[in-house]
Amino acid sequence: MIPKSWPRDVVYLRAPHYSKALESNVVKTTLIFSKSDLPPNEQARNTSGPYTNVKITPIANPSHPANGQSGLFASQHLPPDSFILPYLGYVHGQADTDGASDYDLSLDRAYGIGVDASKMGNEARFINDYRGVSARANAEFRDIFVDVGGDKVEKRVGVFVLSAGKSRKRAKGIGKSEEILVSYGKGFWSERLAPPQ
Ligand SMILES: C[S@@+](CC[C@H](N)C(=O)[O-])C[C@H]1O[C@@H](n2cnc3c(N)ncnc32)[C@H](O)[C@@H]1O
Repeated sequence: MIPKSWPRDVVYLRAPHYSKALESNVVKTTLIFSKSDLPPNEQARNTSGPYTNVKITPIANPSHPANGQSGLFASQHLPPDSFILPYLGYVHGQADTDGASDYDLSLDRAYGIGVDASKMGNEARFINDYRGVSARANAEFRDIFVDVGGDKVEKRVGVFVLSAGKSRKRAKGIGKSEEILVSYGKGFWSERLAPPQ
């Protein structure tokens, strides 16, 4: 099964695809390790796509800054702090970073490892930045550790609904049919010619 509206020229992934240029000892120690080495308060998760809690939706709204592209929308209510889906793609080191990619996310800063969903990925590649769309983001990236069997976990980037907040301003979470929006960070836009306001 492949999600509805999935582009033909992008490979749909159910697990990360590792670059051959990544040193296997780095992968084996930093990204894939024993459950007993999980950071405190972290759990081993089970997750696999396609994800029915989200919907890839072509944007046909002239006031949306990504008009003509697509976005990722909630197909059900998503409560604060809940896990939505992992961000999958081509996992690579600095040596094979595509500087022109608009889909590259950091996975491990210390080792300069990124996950690029420009040519392969899952529904998460369609998540837009909140700037020009909404007053604020409603989701964020957090590390997750996925149970890959044999007592091992794999570090990935997960997308989560923002927490309710101290004043419980965001207690509602993300409503059904609402667009899932993160902050790409100012750096993303400062490297591009026409940053949205
Ligand atoms: C990771 S992709 C997001 C999915 C993209 N809209 C698509 O249909 O493939 C990042 C690209 O989406 C567009 N984008 C995302 N958020 C945007 C925003 N707030 N304003 C303008 N363009 C945005 C930009 O072209 C950006 O380079």
